[in-house]
Amino acid sequence: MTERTVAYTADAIRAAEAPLLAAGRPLMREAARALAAVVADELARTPGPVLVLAGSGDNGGDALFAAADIARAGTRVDVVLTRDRVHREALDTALAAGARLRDASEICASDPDHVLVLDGILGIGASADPRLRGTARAVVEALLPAVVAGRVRVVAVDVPSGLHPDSGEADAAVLPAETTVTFGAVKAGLLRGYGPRLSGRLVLVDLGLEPQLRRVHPAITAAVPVVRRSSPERA
Ligand SMILES: NC(=O)C1=CN([C@@H]2O[C@H](COP(=O)(O)OP(=O)(O)OC[C@H]3O[C@@H](n4cnc5c(N)ncnc54)[C@H](O)[C@@H]3O)[C@@H](O)[C@H]2O)[C@@H](O)CC1
Ligand SMILES: [K+]
Repeated sequence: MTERTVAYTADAIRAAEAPLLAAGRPLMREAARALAAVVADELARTPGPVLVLAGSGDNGGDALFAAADIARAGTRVDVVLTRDRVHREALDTALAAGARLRDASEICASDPDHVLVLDGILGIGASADPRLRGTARAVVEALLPAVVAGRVRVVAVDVPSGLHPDSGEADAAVLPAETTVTFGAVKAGLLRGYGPRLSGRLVLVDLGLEPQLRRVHPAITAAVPVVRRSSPERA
């Protein structure tokens, strides 16, 4: 009998994160460390270069801090920024660790030689309309055939980019993930609408948020399995 997975809305999770952040918990570093460990497990099975898609917010920040760990482990890591803004410290950390900045137009022009894409374009900060636009959309549409053909696997950071974190609504420009590494609590959108189809295996990084969430926020549940990992920093 599959354990029922409990999920919450993005706002509830953000509210639960706030006091931890205010207390100075390095949540992003903890999230990124756990994310890099999941990617390392995936690469152990099929080694090869990793393509990191980074958006302009903290979702991109998670992906870029994880990219630094992945590059340090000796994997070739290419980074594509999908917006002109980016989490500066995370990008600098990734580049200092040996990750290489590539132009989105290069990725759109040729078939990727990567084995894995880390999708850090958009997470729970998606505006009301999470549909991807501009460069983010162009890069996702360029990668879709290789992903759908199974030549490239996707690890989604927190939620697949373009999927609504609460409702699970999505349009065609979303990279179906083999694994979604979600932080603090499962987002409702991973269990609703297109969520189950686009998110793949769910890995929940336990940041110690759930007791607080359970006390104050209504939850949704579904019989979708989830793998729980505590973040290495807290282990
Ligand atoms: N709050 C925290 O400290 C933590 C947050 N974490 C990460 O932070 C993420 C949330 O970060 P943010 O609040 O910065 O938001 P996001 O990084 O999810 O996205 C916000 C950025 O995306 C842009 N954007 C909005 N709608 C878009 C669209 N439709 N297409 C393309 N770009 C769009 C916005 O301009 C904004 O710059 C989470 O998903 C998670 O990955 C985790 O590290 C856990 C801890
Ligand atoms: K994402």
